[in-house]
Amino acid sequence: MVELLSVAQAVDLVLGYAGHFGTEHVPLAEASGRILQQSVHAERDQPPYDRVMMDGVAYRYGAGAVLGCHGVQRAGIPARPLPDGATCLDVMTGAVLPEGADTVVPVERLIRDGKHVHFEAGYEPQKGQFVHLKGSDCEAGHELLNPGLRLNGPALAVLAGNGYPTVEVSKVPSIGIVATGDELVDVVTAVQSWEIRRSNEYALTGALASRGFTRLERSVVPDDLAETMLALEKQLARHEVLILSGGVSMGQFDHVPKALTKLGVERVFHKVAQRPGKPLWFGVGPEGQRVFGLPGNPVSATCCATRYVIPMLLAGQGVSRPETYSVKLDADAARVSTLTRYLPVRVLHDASGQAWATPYPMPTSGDFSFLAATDGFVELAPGDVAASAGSHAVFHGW
Ligand SMILES: Nc1nc2c(c(=O)[nH]1)N[C@H]1C(S)=C(S)[C@@H](COP(=O)(O)OP(=O)(O)OC[C@H]3O[C@@H](n4cnc5c(N)ncnc54)[C@H](O)[C@@H]3O)O[C@H]1N2
Ligand code: MOO
Repeated sequence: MVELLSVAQAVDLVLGYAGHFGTEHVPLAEASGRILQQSVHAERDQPPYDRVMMDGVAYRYGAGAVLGCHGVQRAGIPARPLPDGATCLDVMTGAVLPEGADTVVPVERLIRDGKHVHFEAGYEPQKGQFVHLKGSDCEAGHELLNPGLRLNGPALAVLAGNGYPTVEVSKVPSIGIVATGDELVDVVTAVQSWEIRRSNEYALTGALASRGFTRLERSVVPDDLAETMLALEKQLARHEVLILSGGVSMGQFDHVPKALTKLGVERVFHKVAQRPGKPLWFGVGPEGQRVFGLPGNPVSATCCATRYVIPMLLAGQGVSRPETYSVKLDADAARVSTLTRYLPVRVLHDASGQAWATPYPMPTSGDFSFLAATDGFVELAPGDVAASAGSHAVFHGW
């Protein structure tokens, strides 16, 4: 018997074909969720000037307990000098610290008497208080963001705050999702007792779109070799990545591997030592298209998308942070002696921050009605001894 490829071997093969989807420049307002592909540097010192942090007065520390106050330093104007004969200026939060001043006293601590102010009884300012010093947040030229980051609100703020109106990000690949199976009907069509509704393409759409892969086209092919070939030829011409579901096991109408091979898609592997998802097929098209033949059973398709398709797409975009993390099992979990097991779990964090995974075993890979109660799966290496409660496992989120 030919030994099956291990999960690690199969993942390595898939990632070896990840390549790079290229980059493009997009306006900042459209960059949310995209993957940064440039270094971002501080345009200037931050803050760019000694900045007043409280509404109040600015004065030179030690100038006395009663201060002459003859003017205002508002935000948005250059630094004013302390006027002759005056020892302080009214200042507003965000203003430049007036020339000659080094300390700010908030308005709540001041008692005003005409053009003079004094501090409330017992108040002792610290020298330099409430002044946000130039360059104390970061220095001009400092690298603030690195390639591979998914742009979130704080990252967009850094880009805006440092004068980047457009940003170089990874291109989003064009992805074709192809369902096969004569028993399948659309979500809007009346369904017969011998038919089932197609759902895998929506499981895939959810997983992809939530990670920013929104250039998706869904299509369907019947269980017929000639029609499968026609449809797949068209899809190969239109997309950089194809994700098929169904038609990859041993049935008489499982035409997908044959059709792909005939179309010049080179098989990289077929079948992996895993449950669910053993019949997984992966190949590379004549133009470098990455083609996944996911097993049709819904839990298999979802697990294989999570373990192979998403990591390949993220690698192809140059994403730097892994999505997986370590959890502790909160119950014993049986292994499969010769296969890696993907066990659906729900993850909760306890008060100490520890992530605990509660197993939700699905009786078969066709049982997906309760999969939405889970957050992802833990991966259990092949073996005969159960993984015990309290032991660590790697978690992959849906
Ligand atoms: N003799 C063997 N039979 C099977 C084997 C095997 O090794 N030897 N492997 C089994 C395993 S494991 C799986 S998983 C399935 C995979 O089969 P296919 O990829 O060929 O998928 P289909 O037969 O087309 O469908 C399987 C199952 O999934 C349902 N399905 C398919 N597409 C969708 C969709 N888009 N949405 C919802 N459900 C879908 C389909 O109706 C079937 O019930 O093969 C085993 N057989
Ligand atoms: O592994 Mo299939 O992928 O279980 O039903």
